[in-house]
Amino acid sequence: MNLRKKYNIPSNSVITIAGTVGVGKSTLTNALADALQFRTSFEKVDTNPYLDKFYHDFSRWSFHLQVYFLAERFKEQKKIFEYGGGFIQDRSIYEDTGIFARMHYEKGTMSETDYETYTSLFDAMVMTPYFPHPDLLIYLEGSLDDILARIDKRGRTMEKETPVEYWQEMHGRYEKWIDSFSSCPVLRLNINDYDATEGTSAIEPILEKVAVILEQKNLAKR
Ligand SMILES: Nc1ncnc2c1ncn2[C@@H]1O[C@H](COP(=O)(O)OP(=O)(O)O)[C@@H](O)[C@H]1O
Ligand SMILES: Nc1ncnc2c1ncn2[C@H]1C[C@H](O)[C@@H](COP(=O)(O)O)O1
Repeated sequence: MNLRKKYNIPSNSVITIAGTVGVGKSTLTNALADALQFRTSFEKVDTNPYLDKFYHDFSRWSFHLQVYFLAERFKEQKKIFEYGGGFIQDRSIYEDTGIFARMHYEKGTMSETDYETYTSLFDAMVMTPYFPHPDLLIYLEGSLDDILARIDKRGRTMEKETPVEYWQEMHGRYEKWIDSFSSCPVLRLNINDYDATEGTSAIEPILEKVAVILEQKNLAKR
């Protein structure tokens, strides 16, 4: 059974998955893409030349890393645009600026000049025709303890060695950020309410909710 057709989800939809590090974005990205026969757009972690250095010295590398992520996400965005949609995207570009760059600036690990340079670059890049907003942002939320357990389970040394206070700060910022996010429709999911590792049938309730929101969005366009 083609689940995309069953739930009448348009084949050109772009769904982005947001949430703090380790919450389960990549896992859900794969599960949804499988179920809908969509392409995926992932963050490249293993080949990122700055990430490991960044975790060892935020102040030295935060600007480099943000510019790198911005360039990578822009290339992905362009690819999605050129394919005409039909993508599940692991993490939104909005989190780079709304969570990460801002947090490092406000915590003093990115200078004001670097932050201004980064935000002006970000603003210039998102105001292009390559930058349609996604049709839906799925926001994953869970308790800090559950998320720390997942970071631990995944086992990236650089993340495991990062003080818990960093993840706690990020967790709090995400909660505030999503409450004021308005660039596209949002579906909030609690990670205790589904298990994306349990196969397609386990995520059908998510597809139903996705379908309702996309349908409402399309009706509003008419
Ligand atoms: N539903 C789930 N139940 C248990 N563990 C999960 C679930 N979803 C993801 N995980 C695990 O949590 C860790 C982080 O998940 P991942 O999808 O890589 O998060 P993110 O992409 O948000 O950083 C991984 O070890 C993954 O296997
Ligand atoms: N914009 C970013 N700034 C700093 N760090 C970032 C940014 N985007 C992603 N990251 C880090 C966080 C994680 O260590 C890896 C991958 O993120 P994940 O949430 O596990 O997909 O990159």
